[in-house]
Amino acid sequence: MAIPVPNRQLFIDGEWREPVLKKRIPIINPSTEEIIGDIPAATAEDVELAVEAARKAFTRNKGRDWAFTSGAFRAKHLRAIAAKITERKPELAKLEALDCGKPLDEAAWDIDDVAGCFEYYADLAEGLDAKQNVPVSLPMETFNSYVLKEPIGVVALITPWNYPLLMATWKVAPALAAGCTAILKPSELASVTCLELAEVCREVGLPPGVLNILTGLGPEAGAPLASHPHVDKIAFTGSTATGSRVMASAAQMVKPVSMELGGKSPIIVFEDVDLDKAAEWTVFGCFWTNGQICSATSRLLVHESIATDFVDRLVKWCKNIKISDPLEEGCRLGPVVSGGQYEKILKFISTAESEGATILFGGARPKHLKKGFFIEPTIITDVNTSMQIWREEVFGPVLCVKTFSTEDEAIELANDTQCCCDIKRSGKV
Ligand SMILES: NC(=O)c1ccc[n+]([C@@H]2O[C@H](COP(=O)([O-])OP(=O)(O)OC[C@H]3O[C@@H](n4cnc5c(N)ncnc54)[C@H](O)[C@@H]3O)[C@@H](O)[C@H]2O)c1
Ligand SMILES: NCCCC=O
Repeated sequence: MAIPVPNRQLFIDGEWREPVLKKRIPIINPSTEEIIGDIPAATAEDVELAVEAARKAFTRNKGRDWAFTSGAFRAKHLRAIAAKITERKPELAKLEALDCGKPLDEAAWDIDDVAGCFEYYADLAEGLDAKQNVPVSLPMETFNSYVLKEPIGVVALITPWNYPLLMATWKVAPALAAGCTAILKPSELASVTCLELAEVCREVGLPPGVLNILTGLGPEAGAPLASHPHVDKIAFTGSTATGSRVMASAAQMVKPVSMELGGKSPIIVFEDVDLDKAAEWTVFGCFWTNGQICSATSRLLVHESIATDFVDRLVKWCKNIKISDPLEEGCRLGPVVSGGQYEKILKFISTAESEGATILFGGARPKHLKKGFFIEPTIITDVNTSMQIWREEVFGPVLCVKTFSTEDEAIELANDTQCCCDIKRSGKV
C-alpha cells in the first residue's frame, strides 16, 4: 500500500530550511503519473549557505568536533545512521519504490545495502586510528617521517536517480568516515529517501553541518555546487555528458574529482554454458531495477551455434516477468523513472527499428497498463555495431543481441571502443 511522502525542506547546518527562493519541484509517481508531493529546489543562494555550514563544521573547535577527532567517534555516528536506516527499512523501501518506480523487493534490498554500507565504512573509520602517525623509515637520522591521514575538506556529492539512497550512501559514508564534511545533491527525479537520510542524521545527532542535503535541479543546484571555490573535492555519479561538464568546471580550480559515469556493459555467452542459468542471469542483469543500471548487461554477445535456442529462452523469461505497480506483490518490472526517460527509451527503440534492427519482443507500453512510464522488457536482434542502440547507453529495459563465431570476435565486440567509451572513462574511485 502507498504511504504519504513526508514534506521536507533543505537540510543545512543540522536544520530544515526553506530554500531562499522558496521554489519546489513536484514529485511524480512514475506508476500513476500523479503528483504525490514536492521537494525543495535549491539554488546558488542555498548552495552558499550549505557550503558555509560544511566549512564551519569542518573547522569547528579546530576540527576536534569532527574532521580531526578519532575514526572511532565518527564510526559511532555511522553505526547509529545504519541502525536507524534498518529500523525504518519498510518505510524507506516504499518511499523509494513510489519515487523511482523500483519493485518493492528490490528497493528493500537496496535499503539493506545502504545500512551495510554505513556499517562497512564505520569499520574503516575505526581502522583509520591505528594507521595514524605510522613512522616511515628514512635512510637519514636527522629526519623523521610519519604518515598522517587527513580528510580533504568540504566535499560535494552529486548523485543519480537509479539507486537514489544507495548511490548517495556510496559517497556520504566514505566521506564522513574520512572526516570530510559534505553537501549531497541527489537527483531531482528521486530525492525523497535522501531527504529522509537528513531526518535520520538529525535524529542520531550528527553534528550540525557535517552533512547538508540540497535537493534541486542540476543546472540550478548541482552546477553552483560543483563550481564553488570553497568545495575541496567533487564526487559525481551520473551520465557521461554531465560528468564532463562537472569535470570542466572543477578543472578551472584544479579541483580533484571522482567520476562514476554511464555504462554499456556486454555479457558474453559461450556455447558451453548451462543455457537456463545463463538466460536467467542475462535477464536479471538487464532488467533488474527496470533496466536502469550502469552495469546492466545491455549488449548480449552470444555464440552463433546456440543463439536461436538461447534467445528463445530469453523470450520465455520475458513473457513471465510481472510488470506492475512496484508496490504490487510479485512485481518484477516497474515503470522507468520519468516521462522524459520513457520518451527517450521509446525513441531509441524506434530508431533501432528504422536502422534495420528487429524488435523481437516488447518495445512498447504493456497493453494491460494504461498509465505510467512502463516499457515491456525489450529484446532487439539483427543489430550491427554502427547502430545507435548498440553504441549508446539506453538506460532502460532494452537488451540488444549480437552473435559471434570465435572468442576473439566476442572479445573484440565487447571491447569495441565506441560502445565502451563510457566504461573506459568511468574508473570507479
Ligand atoms: N558508473 C556508475 O557507477 C553509475 C551508477 C549509477 C548511475 N550511473 C549513470 O547515471 C546516469 C543516470 O543518472 P542521471 O540521469 O541522474 O544522470 P545525470 O548526469 O543527468 O544527473 C546526475 C546528477 O547530476 C546533476 N546535474 C545535472 N546537471 C548538472 C550540472 N550542470 N552540474 C552539476 N550537476 C548536474 C543531476 O541533477 C543529478 O543529481 C546513467 O548514465 C548511468 O549509467 C553510473
Ligand atoms: N547495485 C548498485 C549498482 C549501481 C549502478 O547503477
